[in-house]
Amino acid sequence: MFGQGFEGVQTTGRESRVIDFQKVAYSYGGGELLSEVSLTLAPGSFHFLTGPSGSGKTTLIKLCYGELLATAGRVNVFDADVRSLSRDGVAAMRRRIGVVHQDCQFLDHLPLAENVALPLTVSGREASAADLADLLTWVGLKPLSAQRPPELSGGERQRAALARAVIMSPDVILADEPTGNVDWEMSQRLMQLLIELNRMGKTILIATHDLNLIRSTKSQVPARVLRIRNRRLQLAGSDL
Ligand SMILES: Nc1ncnc2c1ncn2[C@@H]1O[C@H](COP(=O)(O)OP(=O)(O)OP(=O)(O)O)[C@@H](O)[C@H]1O
Repeated sequence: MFGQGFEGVQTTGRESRVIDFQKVAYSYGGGELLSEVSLTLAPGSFHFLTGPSGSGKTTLIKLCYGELLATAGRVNVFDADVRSLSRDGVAAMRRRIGVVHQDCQFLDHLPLAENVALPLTVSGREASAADLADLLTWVGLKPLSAQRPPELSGGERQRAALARAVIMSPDVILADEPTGNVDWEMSQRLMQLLIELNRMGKTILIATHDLNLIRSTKSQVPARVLRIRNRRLQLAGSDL
């Protein structure tokens, strides 16, 4: 599937923890938004992140790939302290992490296929036409390869964002509300793609408000549910 370039999962085995937070705090300048957050994502694990709107889910995801730096505590990614990484080190770390952003932004003047290939293009590599075609087929967007992003539906944009996040064959996928603004059927379809990626060995963290989606996914994959409540991160129990 996806040819050599995409299938070459380089994960698991090298590190025992792909992301590790130790007593992490974050503040945007006012009071602390996140406090004493400890979190370990083992290779190949599947986690949901939930919590009320404004509780800090996006913020926590940004801390996972060094977009934000903890104001206290330590964030290790692939066994390296994010704070100690050089610029090249940060770039290398980010190549191993695919992010599906909440707002799914694209370059509207470029066709869908070029948008999906963009992470490769900006890193000076060229997408193999066969790999790109396989990836677009996998997300069900091959017939729309030449469309511009404004011509796509919400669900198509979400799937394109997922394809773009995985084109570098990352070890970890961080998805921030990847099923926001799509109906139940499309949410299920997107979730199947994420489950498939997890079965290929990828580590998955998904921020979502959708408890029904969490329940239906947990029946298919051993997912753990983390919840932000009162600035702290907890493991959610059977109360979901
Ligand atoms: N750059 C910023 N500067 C200052 N405050 C910010 C910034 N980004 C986010 N915030 C604030 O931090 C809080 C947490 O935001 P965040 O986006 O992490 O929450 P969330 O749980 O992802 O919310 P939602 O579920 O609504 O997407 C919010 O009150 C938000 O307004």
